[in-house]
Amino acid sequence: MQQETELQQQARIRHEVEENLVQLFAIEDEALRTTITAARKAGLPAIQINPLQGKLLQVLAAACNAQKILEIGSLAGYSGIWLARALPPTGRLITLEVSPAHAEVVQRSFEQAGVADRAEVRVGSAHESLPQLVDEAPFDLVFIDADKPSYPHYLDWAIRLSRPGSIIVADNCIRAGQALSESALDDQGVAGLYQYNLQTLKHPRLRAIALAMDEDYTDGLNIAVVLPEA
Ligand SMILES: C[S@@+](CC[C@H](N)C(=O)[O-])C[C@H]1O[C@@H](n2cnc3c(N)ncnc32)[C@H](O)[C@@H]1O
Repeated sequence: MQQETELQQQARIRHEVEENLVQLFAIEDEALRTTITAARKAGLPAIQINPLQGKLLQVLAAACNAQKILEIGSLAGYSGIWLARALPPTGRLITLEVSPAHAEVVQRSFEQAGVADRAEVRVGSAHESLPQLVDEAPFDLVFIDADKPSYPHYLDWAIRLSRPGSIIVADNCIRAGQALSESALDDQGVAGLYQYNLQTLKHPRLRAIALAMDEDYTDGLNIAVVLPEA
């Protein structure tokens, strides 16, 4: 048998740790697994969050006593199910999705997961949907996971639709380090993510951190708490 290299050993250990963490803290039930299968069957890309990120969203929802959650970018409803399950029966999740085909899958996912009573998908570009949410604000938790160039714009709206103590989370804010420096700004997506990270650091009403959360430590979430006005 061939000897494992040091790099292979490190990768194997990371993989085993991730598996153990998921098994202990974030095990997927039938509804979550079915959502992923349904997404593949419908031809949607496999770009949903991972189970540990889903569980972290639930912990953050508990930390801010979330009654109302806003998500930008639904895909097939996988993260939406994690979020909706963090709400009390009277709670509300609104998730914004530009693709009508994706939104159909989301609606079915919410129904089969038993969260359709509290989770609603709104079809249309978030650029148009966000201004229509002013009367439904404040949201206790906002999760941003849509088109990357628009992240800075979505952050402005997230703050506007929040209250002191709300938590704003955005996915893909590391991108193998590219979203943490000026090294790849010719890519509009990376530029949007870098700008987003900077805005969360500079904004006087935010306290933020980015955490690598995937197995190979190359991508993860920006988590920002909305502070009271000075
Ligand atoms: C990364 S996927 C979301 C994954 C999902 N949050 C999950 O983890 O299960 C991004 C989604 O954002 C949607 N999207 C892209 N641009 C959008 C826009 N301007 N408004 C609303 N949704 C958009 C895409 O159609 C896609 O379904």
